[in-house]
Amino acid sequence: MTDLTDIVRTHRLLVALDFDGTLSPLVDDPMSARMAPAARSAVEALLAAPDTAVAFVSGRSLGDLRIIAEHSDDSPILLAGSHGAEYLIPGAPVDEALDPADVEVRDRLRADVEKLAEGAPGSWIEPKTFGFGVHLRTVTDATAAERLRASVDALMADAAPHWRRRQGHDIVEYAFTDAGKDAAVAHLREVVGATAVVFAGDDLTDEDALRSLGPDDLGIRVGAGETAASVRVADIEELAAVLSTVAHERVASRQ
Ligand SMILES: O=P(O)(O)OC[C@H]1O[C@H](O[C@H]2O[C@H](CO)[C@@H](O)[C@H](O)[C@H]2O)[C@H](O)[C@@H](O)[C@@H]1O
Repeated sequence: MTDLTDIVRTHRLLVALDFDGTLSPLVDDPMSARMAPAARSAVEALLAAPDTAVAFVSGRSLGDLRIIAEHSDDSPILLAGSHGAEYLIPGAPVDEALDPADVEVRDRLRADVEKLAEGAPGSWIEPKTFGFGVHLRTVTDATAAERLRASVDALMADAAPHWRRRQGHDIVEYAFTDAGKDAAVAHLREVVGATAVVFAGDDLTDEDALRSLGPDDLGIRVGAGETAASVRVADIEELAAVLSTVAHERVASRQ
């Protein structure tokens, strides 16, 4: 992978950023997540830099991502939701069509899992476009959390073995699409016509994108954990500092 100097000089840069844990601190109530002030400033600086596009690439459903990212209709930020299964590209129509048969299975399985979750107070089943997430962050009884995790796994292995299972921070997600953040980066790279990509993320699902980066790209891991990224930053604030530097140096390099 390349370094910051090459990223600053590249002709057309795509900065693709995971949202939860990368721009926004992890919080107990998922819908109250918002960008940290330093991350917000860094994103604004990138948007003001020449030939620089910004995308949020999230496991959130697109609708929820729009809310927590406070994404307005006139925003130039590209969005990839559901780990790359749905997109909002400014100026392009959004494809919202779902097969009614998939919706019926999704809703039935989620209702079954909601019943199982009654045995684990503090858990929450997040409805998602292509499935659901089992949140365990606020389950205080570790045995109940483990029991819920195992019972949902057993139900899904039996009822929908082809669904993709993903593990995140205090969440297990199940989806009937296989799309990953690697596909999201590939699609956004093409849409933007990027000559290089910076991708930053903090979680296991971000490693799909980080592993897919090429020699002219730069991967950044936020926080601990095994990673394919070439750069690691400690936290959101350190990431914001790196992104702000890229933005300011891209402005300076074109003057
Ligand atoms: O790809 P991301 O943007 O990082 O989204 C991953 C999941 O983020 C959300 O859950 C995580 O953040 C919550 C709010 O801070 C936190 O309560 C939870 O424990 C984390 O797992 C979101 O709710 C999921 O749908 C996303 O897939």
